[in-house]
Amino acid sequence: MKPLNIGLIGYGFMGRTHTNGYKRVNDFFPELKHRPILKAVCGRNEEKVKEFADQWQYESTESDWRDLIARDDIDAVDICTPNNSHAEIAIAAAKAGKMILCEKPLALNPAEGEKMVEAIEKAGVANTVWYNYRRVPAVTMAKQLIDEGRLGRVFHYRANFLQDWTINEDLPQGGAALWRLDAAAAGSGVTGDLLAHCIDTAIWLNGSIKDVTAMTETFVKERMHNETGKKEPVTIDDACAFLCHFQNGSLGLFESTRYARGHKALYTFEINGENASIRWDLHDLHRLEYFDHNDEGKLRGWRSIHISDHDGSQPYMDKWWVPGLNIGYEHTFVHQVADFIKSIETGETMRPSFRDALETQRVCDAVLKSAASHTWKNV
Ligand SMILES: NC(=O)C1=CN([C@@H]2O[C@H](COP(=O)(O)OP(=O)(O)OC[C@H]3O[C@@H](n4cnc5c(N)ncnc54)[C@H](OP(=O)(O)O)[C@@H]3O)[C@@H](O)[C@H]2O)C=CC1
Ligand SMILES: O=C1CO[C@H](CO)[C@@H](O)[C@@H]1O
Repeated sequence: MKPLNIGLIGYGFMGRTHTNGYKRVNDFFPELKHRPILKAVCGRNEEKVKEFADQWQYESTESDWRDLIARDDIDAVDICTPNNSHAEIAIAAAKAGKMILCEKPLALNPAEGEKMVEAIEKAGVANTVWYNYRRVPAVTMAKQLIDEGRLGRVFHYRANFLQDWTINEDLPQGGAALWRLDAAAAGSGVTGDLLAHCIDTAIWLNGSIKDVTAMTETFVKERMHNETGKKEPVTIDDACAFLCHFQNGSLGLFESTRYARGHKALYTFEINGENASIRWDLHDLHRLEYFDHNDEGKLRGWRSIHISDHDGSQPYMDKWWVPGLNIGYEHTFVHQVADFIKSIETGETMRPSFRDALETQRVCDAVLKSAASHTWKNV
């Protein structure tokens, strides 16, 4: 076993999911020849970062990411900080020759994303962006069915990502945990935070997006800002919907909001082709619903396929328990770590790469520009 020394920057929600991935990957993917070593974790709050290091068994801590990147004993830098720090950290890490795993969205905007792609490609370092929903087994299987040509010509792609956690107008913006409500830290609201996932999956499953027309809304116009202590204008999009044309001629319909009362994290998509349709729902993540028009007439109907076989035909499942038993959200991160390590070992390009994530960033940018100008925008 060769060590793969990890330097984690940011120890919040994603810091935990990724660390869980590093800790479990070798137990479930024994064929890997590298073992992630939890070398160092970094955060600005020294006390909290030490607590995290103790709980999750990191060997050391840093309070400035520059010091972490400067260390010779770090092979891969994992960026789990708010969006406004991704570019600076990733570019510095690339210059230091580190492999980089960066959280989504890649950057605040395409201009930053382009500089990041240039830096990692110039340095020739292994890289990936954590669009983890690609690695839900049912979503990976959707990709396999599409690549096998089962859908035929695709007519429609629709996706939703719905939440309800910002409805309360007393919720402040900015600072720890609430940086998502501040465009300076997040870049945008639901477009970069949630629709970016839907766009990444859509491009992966259905190809590039050509043009978009969008609308956004900010329902609560002012919120107390945790940093200034005053009511400040809210600069993010609370909700966004857009229509698009894909390069393959199909039509897309996307919606995301944090104002859908009752929905905590409902990501769904449906694809309609001439021969078959597919749909998936994060809240029932093991099921892939599939309609095949080639089925015998009297039996034709939507099948609900429980992805859990161990014969190798259903992705990732043979790595886990016994046929029929479920895995969940956290396993998508274990899968991404496993695939990243495999890519280092085989030399194959890991997807999604920074370049893939830049394409998603460009779609997000066109969506926001279209909403602001009330016009169609090319991507
Ligand atoms: N793939 C997915 O499904 C998901 C992706 N994300 C993405 O992950 C990223 C992080 O989100 P999340 O984990 O929810 O955020 P959290 O707010 O939970 O955690 C952010 C962490 O970053 C640290 N941090 C902030 N600024 C710096 C800095 N300058 N230097 C070092 N550490 C810093 C904070 O610690 P401290 O304050 O001590 O510095 C904190 O530990 C975002 O880009 C987000 O979009 C988030 C959720 C799901
Ligand atoms: O997938 C996700 C679920 O929701 C989070 C916000 O609440 C997002 O940041 C994240 O990317």
